Amino acid sequence: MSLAISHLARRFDTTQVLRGIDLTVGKGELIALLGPSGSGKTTLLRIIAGLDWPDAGALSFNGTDWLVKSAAERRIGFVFQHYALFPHMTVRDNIAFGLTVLPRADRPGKAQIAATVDRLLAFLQIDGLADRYPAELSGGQRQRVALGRAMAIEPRVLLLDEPFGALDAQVRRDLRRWLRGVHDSAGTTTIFVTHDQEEAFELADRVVVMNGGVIEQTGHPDEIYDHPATPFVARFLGLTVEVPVTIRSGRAQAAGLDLTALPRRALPDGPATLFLRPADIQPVPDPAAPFRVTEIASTGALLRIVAENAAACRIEAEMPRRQGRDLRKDQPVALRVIAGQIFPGGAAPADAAPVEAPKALKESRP
Ligand SMILES: Nc1ncnc2c1ncn2[C@@H]1O[C@H](COP(=O)(O)OP(=O)(O)OP(=O)(O)O)[C@@H](O)[C@H]1O
Repeated sequence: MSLAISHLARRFDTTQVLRGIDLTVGKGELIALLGPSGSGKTTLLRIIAGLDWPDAGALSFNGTDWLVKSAAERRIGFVFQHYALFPHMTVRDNIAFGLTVLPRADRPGKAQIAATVDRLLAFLQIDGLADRYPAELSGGQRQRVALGRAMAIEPRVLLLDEPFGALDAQVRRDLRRWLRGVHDSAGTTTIFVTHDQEEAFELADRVVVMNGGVIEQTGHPDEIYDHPATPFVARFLGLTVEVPVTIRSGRAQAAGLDLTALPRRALPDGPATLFLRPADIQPVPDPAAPFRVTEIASTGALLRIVAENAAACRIEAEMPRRQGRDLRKDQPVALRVIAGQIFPGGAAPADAAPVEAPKALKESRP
């Protein structure tokens, strides 16, 4: 274990921004903090960095209390979305900066600093930029330099706050892969803040989903994607279709829906809500089915279909356009559900208790 956070709370005036955060981050792990704006991600990162302090709770690194240590003593590397590189310094000098300001006793000699910077420039594949000034760099190149600067001091923990947030989509994707490679080679413990799901899922060993100052779920990206633990996580991860169902002997039932592909759940008989991704619903033409296609629209690659029944239950499905060739407006369709998540209760309140995945399912996960 390397970083341990327990019961961390932080309030600004009347706003409780963190409400009891518990999290451990292992050595060499890459963790993504994912959540909507205002969920407390940056506040948590600033507390870990020593730029802010909690009102309650504990933070330790390898058993040492970090709340009594200054930011410098913690030896953290920090990269922000808009990282202000020193404009009057070359890339080489920017990367060297953290080493040149270390207390005299810890400061390496000039030759050693130069060697460290050369090594980092090569490692980060930016050696061609060494003598340029920040104004002569693209946004993506600046963030590579910013990471180099954060890594020069050999940080115990690297903190990245939406480092690619200001860059365009293609550059973001390239940098994401580059960062994963850098992380794997360097083995630095890294915590990465993003509100971009794709970024979190592609990069992280573990994703921590935050909402309103609490952690809703922590887990491997696939586990979170396939088994969101709360209605909030389900909606946040695109399970936007909510259908009332009835549970009988662990099976969900709803008129006009084929739910046989869903595993049996350890839920009491009664009303529940099924959360679905539009891509996990297949409309199948069926003259006897209670649903009818009311809207059909193509986005080029995809076909979006809305189906409604007499009770005004409206379900949106999405599929590759070629798969939906047989579908027409006003056509009766049965809806086959491939995957979904069920939460007890009819109204699916945002704070409903998480449903335990069946034991066998959990154990079969990697
Ligand atoms: N210094 C401060 N004083 C008062 N309120 C603050 C302060 N810092 C943060 N907040 C409030 O705390 C809440 C959480 O902010 P935080 O920046 O941690 O969220 P976030 O999840 O990182 O959001 P974003 O994705 O928009 O950066 C917000 O409502 C914000 O307005």
